[in-house]
Amino acid sequence: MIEVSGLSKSFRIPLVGQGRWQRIRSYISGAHQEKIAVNDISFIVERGEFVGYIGPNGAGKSTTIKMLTGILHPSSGEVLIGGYSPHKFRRQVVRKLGVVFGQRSQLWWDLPVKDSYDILAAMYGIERTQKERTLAELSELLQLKEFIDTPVRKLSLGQRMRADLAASMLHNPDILFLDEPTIGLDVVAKKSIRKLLKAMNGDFGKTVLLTTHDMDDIEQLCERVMVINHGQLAYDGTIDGLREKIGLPTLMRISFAEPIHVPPEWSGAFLIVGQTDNELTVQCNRRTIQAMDVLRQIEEWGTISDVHMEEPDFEEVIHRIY
Ligand SMILES: Nc1ncnc2c1ncn2[C@@H]1O[C@H](COP(=O)(O)OP(=O)(O)OP(=O)(O)O)[C@@H](O)[C@H]1O
Repeated sequence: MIEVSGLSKSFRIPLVGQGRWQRIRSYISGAHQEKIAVNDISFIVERGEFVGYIGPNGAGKSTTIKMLTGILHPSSGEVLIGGYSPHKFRRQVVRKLGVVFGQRSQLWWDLPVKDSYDILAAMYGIERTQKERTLAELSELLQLKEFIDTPVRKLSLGQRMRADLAASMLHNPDILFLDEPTIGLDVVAKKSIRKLLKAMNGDFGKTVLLTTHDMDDIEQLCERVMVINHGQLAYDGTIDGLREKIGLPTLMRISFAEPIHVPPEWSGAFLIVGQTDNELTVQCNRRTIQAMDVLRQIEEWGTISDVHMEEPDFEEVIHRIY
């Protein structure tokens, strides 16, 4: 569905000197430096996947997305969307793509929402009956009715995001590129948008590539995460795999039915970080020992009545990989 091989992009940035004469001299000499924004990235996203594409500011996310959508031409490497190069077959590729930028609306600010849909439908050459049918479906999913006649500038941020999601789906694309779709939303609106995104992927079968700085978005939505840093792919795999790779400890709080007896000299593949008569708190690294093996050992010290596990905070995991 999305195939990226050896993708790179560098920008030529003019070297501008200090002071008026230096600036004029730089301008005349045409001195440049090269900025490598994306450096030899390869990945494949299969149909129906929900993939997070994350990285710190300036890592190269937007530059990648711009190459995937055909806005930017790669310096080297290749992109294929459903078998087509977005640069050479822009028209065919645009039909397969829906794009949402959380920071920027694709709707017309002063027009009622439905007028924006009319314009977009005309731009995509969608027939009236088809448009009405799709809008009815989207209206139900995204609860558009309450604001469809309202000018976009009067919508709340959550409503605007729902309106933008509908706009990106109007031409029934196979793939959605979502750039910060929950930015600035309150917890309730975030929850609702995440639910909608899940439905778009799960019920409507859309392949989703999500760029976000919100790690809860990633944890709650993505089976797979790709991490880009300094233009290079630093990780591509599951969230659990990423946790394991970084190797932060898991905390296990174990309660016992009666007072426990821990051998005083005990040392092993996990660390005891807290102990009361009926409770033990241990820290283990899932790279070196499985939770079941920890429990098997602890069972010898008393009858376990409850176990509470705390995985390492995902924000912290990401912080480490950045
Ligand atoms: N048109 C351009 N000309 C010169 N440099 C650019 C251009 N676009 C991006 N860059 C540089 O390329 C690098 C990657 O930028 P990009 O916008 O892709 O990062 P990003 O991961 O999307 O960051 P953010 O999370 O802040 O949006 C940055 O150093 C940026 O300054």
